[in-house]
Order: sequence, then C-alpha cells, then structure tokens
Amino acid sequence: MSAGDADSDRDGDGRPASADDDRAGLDRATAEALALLADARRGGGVRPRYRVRPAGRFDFDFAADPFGEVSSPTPPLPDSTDVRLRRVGAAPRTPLAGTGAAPQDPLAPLLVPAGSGVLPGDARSGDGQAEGAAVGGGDADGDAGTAAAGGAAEQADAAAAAPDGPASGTGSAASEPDDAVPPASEPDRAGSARSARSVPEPGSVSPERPTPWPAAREVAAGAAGVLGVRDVGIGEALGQTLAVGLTALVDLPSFDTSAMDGWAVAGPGPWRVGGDEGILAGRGSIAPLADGHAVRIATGARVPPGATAVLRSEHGTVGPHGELQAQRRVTHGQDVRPRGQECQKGDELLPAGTFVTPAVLGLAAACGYDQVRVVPRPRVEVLVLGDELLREGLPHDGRIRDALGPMLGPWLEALGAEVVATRRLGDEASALSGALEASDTDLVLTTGGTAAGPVDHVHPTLRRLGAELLVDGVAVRPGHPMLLARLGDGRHLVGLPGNPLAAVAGLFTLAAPLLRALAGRPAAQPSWAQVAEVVPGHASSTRLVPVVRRSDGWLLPLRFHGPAMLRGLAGADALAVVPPGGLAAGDAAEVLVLPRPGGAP
Ligand SMILES: Nc1nc2c(c(=O)[nH]1)N[C@H]1C(S)=C(S)[C@@H](COP(=O)(O)OP(=O)(O)OC[C@H]3O[C@@H](n4cnc5c(N)ncnc54)[C@H](O)[C@@H]3O)O[C@H]1N2
Ligand code: MOO
Repeated sequence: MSAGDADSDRDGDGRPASADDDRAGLDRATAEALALLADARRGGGVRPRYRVRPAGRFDFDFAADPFGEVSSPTPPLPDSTDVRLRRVGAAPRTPLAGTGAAPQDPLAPLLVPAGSGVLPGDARSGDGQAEGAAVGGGDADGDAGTAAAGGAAEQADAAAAAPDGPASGTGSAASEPDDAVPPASEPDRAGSARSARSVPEPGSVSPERPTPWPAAREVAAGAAGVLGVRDVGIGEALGQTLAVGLTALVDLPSFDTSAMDGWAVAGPGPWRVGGDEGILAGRGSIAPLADGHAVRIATGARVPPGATAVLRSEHGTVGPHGELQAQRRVTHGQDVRPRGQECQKGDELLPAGTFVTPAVLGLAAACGYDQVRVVPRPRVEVLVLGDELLREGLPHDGRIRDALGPMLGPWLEALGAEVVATRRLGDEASALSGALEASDTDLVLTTGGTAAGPVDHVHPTLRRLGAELLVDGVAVRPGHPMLLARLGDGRHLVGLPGNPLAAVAGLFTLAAPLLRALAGRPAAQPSWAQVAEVVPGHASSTRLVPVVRRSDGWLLPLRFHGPAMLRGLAGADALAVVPPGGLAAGDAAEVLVLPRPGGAP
C-alpha cells in the first residue's frame, strides 16, 4: 500500500479530493487507518467504524459512520492488499433544491459523534443544553452522578467511589437534586405564613431513598387487579384483553378442505372425471367419490368422502374421453387440509390475558365466536399542570408549548388505555384537588408539579386527599420525581415529572405496567439487545436512554437525551435501560420498545 493510494479517493465518490476537504481530518484519518490496517494485518481484527471490503479495500469513516460495522475478527490481510481510504456514508454534496441543505440521514444529527467513544454530554457537544449524561463535565440538571466517560470499568469505579454523589470530575455534590432536597421527614422550616406560591410544602419532595427502578416497575405491576369483565361483540373487542382463554368451539378446519383449485381424485390415476358442476366452496352435502374417479373442486370446498388427494388444475390434463392424467406424482392427502389440522374443538388457542389484536379477532371469528369475554381497557384521564403551558402558537414571553398533552394520549391508547380526557389545569392547587375529586377514571396521570417548587402541588394534594404513596421517587434518570399513588377510593394516580423526557420515563416505568395489571395482562416479557457503543451510566440510578435499533439489531444511543429534550426520543425506537455504572459496547441492555400508535412499521 502506498500513501498515494490513500490519497487517491478520499471521498469515495471517485473524484480526487477537492480543495474544501478537511485536510487535517484526512491526515488524521489516514494515520489512524494505517494503524488499523497494520493491526488487521497482524490478525488483531478491525474495530468498529472500519470495514475491510472483500476486495481488500479499506473503508474508513473519519467523520461519522453511524452504521459502522464491527468486522472483527478479520483474517490477517496480505501485505499486497490494495488500500484506499473512503469516507463511508458521507452526505452527498448536492444541496436540496431550494433549501441549501444537503440531504442526509435524518438520524445522523442524533447519533453520537464518531470517535467520542461515549454517549456525549449534550452540553459539550454544542447542543446549547447543559443536560443529559455528562461526559467529564458538570450537568446543569443535577445529573452530576452520571459516571464519567472512559468505559464501563471506569464508570463502575466511579460508582463504587461515590455511590450517591458525582463521579469524579463531573460536578459538585451541591448540584445533585437528591442532596439539595431535604428529607421528607424534616419539619417545615418555611413557616406557615408563607404563601403556597413561594414555598415548597413540607414533605412535598421525593424521599431520601428513591425506589430502585426495577422495584418501582414491580410495585406498579402489582398495584392493581383487573377491573371486571364483560362480554362484547367481536367487532368491539379490539384493544381489550381476553378475560378467559379463547377455546376452539369447533375443529379447524371443520371439514376436509381442498387447498387448491383442481380435481378431487380417488386412488391412483388416471381418473374418470364426473360431476359436471364440480364442488364449490360452501356446498353442503356432497356425493362420495369412488376409486378411479375425479371431480372438479374449488379451493376451500369440502373434499368428498373417498377422495385421496387433490390434483391442482395446472398439474393435470383431461383427454377427449374425459380421462384425467396427472403430470406429477400425486401423494396421498396432497393439497387436502384435513379436518382439525389447526385445532380441535376444546383446544385452548389463546390464554386469558391476551391483548386483542386484529389477528385475535380473526381467529375468534374463524372458530365461531360472536362475542368474547374481555377486561375492558382501563379508563385514564390526563391532567396537564403548569401555567406556563401554551396549547398553540410559538413559545413566547417565558411560556412554552405543552409537549406532553399531544404525546401522552396516543401512547396511553397504544398501551391499552382509553383516554377519556386530557385537561390543562394550570398551577392552582384547588384546580388539581377539584379535578381529582371529580375524576372517576381508573387511572389519573398528572404531568408536572411533582418536585418541590413553589407551585408543585402534587404531593400536598395527595396528602390532603389521603392518598397512599406506593412509589415516591424512583432511582432513574431522567424522571426521578415520578410517583405512584393509590387514591382513597382505590383508583390510582401516576405523577409524571414535568420535564418531557422525564415524563416519558415515568409513563413507561409506572403507567405501562400498571395499565397491564388493570387490564389483566401479564407483565411484559423483557426484551434485550446489545449496545453498539459505550453508554455511560449514572453512579446510583438506572438511566433510560433513547436508542435506535440498527439493521443488525444492535442499539445506537442517541444524542439530545436531556430530561427537557424530545429530539432524541423523536428519532428513537426504544429506551435502553442502562444500569448504574453504565454499559460497555457489546453489553446487552433491556429495551423498552416505544409503541407506534400511528401504525408505522
Ligand atoms: N430543587 C429541586 N428541583 C428540581 C429537582 C430536584 O430534585 N430538586 N428535580 C428536577 C427534576 S429532575 C425534574 S424532572 C423536575 C420535575 O419537576 P415537576 O414535576 O415539578 O415539573 P414542573 O416543575 O412543573 O416542570 C418541570 C419542567 O418541565 C416543563 N414542563 C412541565 N410540563 C410540561 C409540558 N406539558 N410540556 C412541556 N414542558 C413541560 C416546565 O416548564 C419545567 O421547565 O424538577 C426539577 N427540579
Ligand atoms: O431528570 Mo428529572 O429526573 O428530569 O426527571
């Protein structure tokens, strides 16, 4: 290989490098690629983001190759290998007509920059947001416990050294919310003379010891039982849950059925074709077929008694004297669906607790159901709190758009709930009390007001109403102030934090398992996938990180994952569950798949 080779096709577009190429970047790229190549020649394998193509050409991405493949282990390359550097996945240079912007992978801006080796702190990567997982820097959102970059081992060390505080170099303990918040049992030092608007109420904060994330999910899953059952026509059952198993009312198929258009034949051929009309689907009684005879038959028609097979129309010819000849060997039972092949009367087809999908409706209909017994969808009301929230138009004068109202309803429906109302209440404590007293839904979801700010009324209101707090704060980032309460009348309330990504974390941590329990569905089977990159962890809390699934099934963490951000989430397929201490590249993570209510694949 020669340096000339490396220089000859830098852009991978067949053109010599142009003057506007980033020369420093190319030089770095060349040096790095040569080092990698030497490594590959020694049989050391190729690290992520580099590809050795079968022809021996070395593909290299010095900018960002979001889908860089791991080709390791790679056989040693012969010294004679022709090497050319190519940028993989670079955006085309032609601007989009009219916009001046280059077309690009919509995900590219969300992906972690190549070579960072860590999920970036959005503060450092120029997002203008000092939030999210810090990478060696402080976190203005008090997430200073996020372990520093540098691999899982280092994170584990950081976690061990400072289980409740910041990892080394990641900020000051004073910025940790847990440290800043007084314990729930502290007396009210604020004094009763202060107005509710200026002072957090005593005990209106998350407790000193938040519930670990896995335990919080279990509490939510065990907090409620089914709401009751009812019989509904199968046309209305979609999205509800089978209260009793679906048992086959008949054999399926319920008669020996022709799988093809052709002839029902009896015994070995040739056969004499009789019965002018043939047998159509839906015919009641049919005459038996004697050996050596055939009759035309349609797909789905009853196979006559005595028939031994069906000969497809394209596999037989009828001679001038009505003799049917087979052009292929016909085996016994060929193209006949025997009665009971799929199920026999009394077989349990689906267990109680099955979510009724279109396919379940089809199966129920196929085996004779007009009605099914279901657990109805839990009824849910969403109360959006916050005077600062606008329902329409541009954010202005310190006011922002309500991002949760539009998001929660569709996701709740996808989780099996019936959303009866989404109400915007503002920040009046009395409005919240009134709405809770008036509500009759199985579950109330509130957004905002869970923390200790002057207008955070959720805790005090729950206390006034005599609610029982089942979960009061969860060791998860974002979303740690989330809570689950049982109201006096046995209904439930999930309090979601106001920061939008934190609210989504609460939705999938507490509301999703509770909705399953209310609907009588068993807890979701956890699904797991490997992460393609290091994902830093919090020192003591679980992190929920927006990820996309690559085509090979590995997960790529996305940027813009700060608690107040939605940009990463909007590009995500799932939330990866990152345990305290973080994940190394290749580690398996539990995955909370984000439902797609719009039906997109
Ligand atoms: N002293 C402390 N302050 C805060 C702590 C803490 O531990 N100690 N935790 C922070 C964290 S973390 C979160 S999360 C929030 C939770 O606060 P609340 O649940 O009380 O929510 P709000 O204060 O009402 O709002 C927080 C934030 O989110 C915006 N927001 C609210 N609702 C919406 C909506 N529907 N759409 C878009 N944005 C919304 C709101 O304007 C605030 O910016 O508390 C921290 N503080
Ligand atoms: O980080 Mo907060 O936990 O946004 O919910």
